[in-house]
Amino acid sequence: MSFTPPKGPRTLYDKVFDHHVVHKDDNGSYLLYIDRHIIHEVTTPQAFEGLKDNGRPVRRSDCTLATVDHNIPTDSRKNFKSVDTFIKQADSRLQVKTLEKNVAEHDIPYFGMTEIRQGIVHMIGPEQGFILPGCTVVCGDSHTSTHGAFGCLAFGIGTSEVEHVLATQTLIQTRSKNMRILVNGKLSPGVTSKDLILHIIGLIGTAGGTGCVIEFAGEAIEDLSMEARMSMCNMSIEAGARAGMIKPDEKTFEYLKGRPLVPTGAEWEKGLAFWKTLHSDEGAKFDHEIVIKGSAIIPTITWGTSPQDALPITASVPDPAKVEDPIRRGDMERALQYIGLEPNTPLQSIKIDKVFIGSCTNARIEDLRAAAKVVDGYHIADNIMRAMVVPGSGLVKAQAEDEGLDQIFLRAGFEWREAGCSMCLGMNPDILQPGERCASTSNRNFEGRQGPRSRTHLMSPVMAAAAAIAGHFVDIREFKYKDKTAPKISISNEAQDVLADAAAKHKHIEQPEDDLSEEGEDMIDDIPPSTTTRVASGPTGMKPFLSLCSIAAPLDKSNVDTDAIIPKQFLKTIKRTGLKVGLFYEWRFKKDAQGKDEETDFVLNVEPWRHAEILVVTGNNFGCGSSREHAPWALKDFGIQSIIAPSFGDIFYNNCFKNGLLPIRIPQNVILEKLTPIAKKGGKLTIDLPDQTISDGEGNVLVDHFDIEDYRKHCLIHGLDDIGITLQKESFISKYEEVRKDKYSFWEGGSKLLKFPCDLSLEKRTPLTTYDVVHQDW
Ligand SMILES: CC(C)[C@H](C(=O)O)[C@@H](O)C(=O)O
Ligand code: SF4
Repeated sequence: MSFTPPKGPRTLYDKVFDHHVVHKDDNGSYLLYIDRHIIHEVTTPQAFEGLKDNGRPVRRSDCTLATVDHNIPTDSRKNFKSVDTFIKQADSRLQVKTLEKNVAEHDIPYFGMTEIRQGIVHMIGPEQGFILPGCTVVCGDSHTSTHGAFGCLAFGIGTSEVEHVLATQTLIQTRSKNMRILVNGKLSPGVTSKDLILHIIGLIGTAGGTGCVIEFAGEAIEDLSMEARMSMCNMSIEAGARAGMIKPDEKTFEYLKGRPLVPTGAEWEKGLAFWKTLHSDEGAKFDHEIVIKGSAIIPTITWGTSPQDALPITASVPDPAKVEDPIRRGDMERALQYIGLEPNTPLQSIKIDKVFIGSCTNARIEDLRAAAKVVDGYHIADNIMRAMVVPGSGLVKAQAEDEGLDQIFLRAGFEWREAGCSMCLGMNPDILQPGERCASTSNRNFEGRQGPRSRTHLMSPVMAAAAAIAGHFVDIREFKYKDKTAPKISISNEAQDVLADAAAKHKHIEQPEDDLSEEGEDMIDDIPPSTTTRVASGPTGMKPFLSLCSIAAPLDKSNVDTDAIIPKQFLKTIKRTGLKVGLFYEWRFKKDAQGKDEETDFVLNVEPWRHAEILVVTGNNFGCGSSREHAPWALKDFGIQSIIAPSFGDIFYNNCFKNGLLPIRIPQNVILEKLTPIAKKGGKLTIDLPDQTISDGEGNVLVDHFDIEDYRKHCLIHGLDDIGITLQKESFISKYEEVRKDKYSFWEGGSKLLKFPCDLSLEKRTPLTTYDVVHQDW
């Protein structure tokens, strides 16, 4: 291996990263080995198609584990006969069947709909012990960050990268920055990991962790159970981070012991000795550090359409009129209009229509136990039209049923459903009706997330359960439990201003700079001279990108999430094309009297911008949220070739390059002063990639340098395919695999050790026994 880890104190992230370096390129990019790849039906069809088209096999099906979760109905499976008859929506059915065909063809272990082990993709790995400390874990899904709870480097990838991992078991990566969030002291009773993570996101903003891997540390984090740690790391993606991590400790090891895929005997001992080295060293350097007092946190919920719109339950809906920053004020006004709330309304007075307890954030056994304690002995309020509990996996469901939790929920008027993603994003029939307001334990409250014009408020399972009983949001600390074993809580702290303050100022951590250019030499010695003519086609069919002169469409929004770029209903395709119609669907179309789509006056519907190939976005964090590569596919299908914005969601940024799209980061003031005025007038901009400049239509330079990593520039200019490049490094990959067999032998036993069919009575119980509290004091 051509890589020696740097000397001196290192962070947890640095250590895990360094253990996986297969090769370091002179341009500063790394080839990382991937230990665990979990896959689902939505983001894989195009990846398998790519493998087939190029005649490439799956390199390590033993490092891969598949499940179905997003599309499947959550109706009872008692009468399940086949996917054909059970899944009524044709496009959902096709995606599931395509996955089934692909896993069979490539011999990948798969938890299908008849399996008790089936569940949300981020539930099944930990349950089986597939996720081991220090592993690299990827999935075509943004909440892969969940697995950072085990001290793993775990992150979401796009479909092109899924294909890359299937073919090579590696990924090309650049180093992220290190951020530490220290939560000192204890959390107060009634405050859960969900409140903590919402609080953090409210504080640093959804772009706060951009370019960083966040390590959560401190007493309050150490006190959390493994399940609560998973909820924290799960939502580090909502804080904009590449990944979240927590150092493995005794709780981690306890949780792992005895799970089906966890090594035993000498391998366990060897693994344990190694896992104990996985922590940030004394003196390790963090690029950003945030310190939070655990006891100051109050149960927290969201009021708006971004996870950063979080406030203590004791607060009122914020008033945009009191906000100085005009961009932030505009965002807040839009959010309030969408969510249908008046400024200054006390959060606890807001009535709701529906309740959803589920998702990869909060549908584990502890979540269900805590929520069941709340509803035990009560019935949902009269104004609640529907309350559902959707366990995260078949095993959680079985465990809950063994404990009688299903009966408690059913008596209280909840529906008890089968495992899946369900109303978290509503790719299956579980959606809200337009205008309905939902208390949800999920992770995203974006516009249209739970159905067109749906209104989502994020909160902990106990808060959602209490809201179901009261019919409006309540402070769980004041809730009168009927269950005798329920926690006794007194309100020990008063509402704090800190979140309200952050919400108004839209604080976030300054954008980390790209550090690639500082490292190593520039590998690019053969860049063709600047030209305004684009070459027809590159070696792999991806168009080389040299320069682009086009009308630029202005978009005056921040935190444009990938759900807004392409809503869920368009994710059911198994192709990369045909997505133009779905681009910004909720903004570009409204229904006419006959229920047909009618164009709105959204900028891309208006002349001359409907021909724009450049998008100029004034707000931060474009493309945040889900990892769906359908977002760049849809932009490309529409004709957009480049997006200029102050900052981007990490996964989206990455996905653009895989599709020949050029995302350019430019400081907000430059965009506002130099680019937007031209875009608004319908003028043209010229982007010159080799020179890294932007000019106006007359050739006057407006931006004399924009940053882009050398490697990415090289690939774009030459239209190069990453997989082809990586496969040329085959000898490095095989060499790493040889070393891995010995040095990291405890990671070797992968998904192929699973028993099929599973022994229900055994499997049903092993994984779910350890912790039964949300956090220690609860
Ligand atoms: C479908 C998938 C790409 C997506 C994600 O990446 O997060 C989904 O899980 C979501 O929550 O929006
Ligand atoms: S965030 Fe929701 S849709 Fe995405 S994986 Fe988790 S449960 Fe499924």
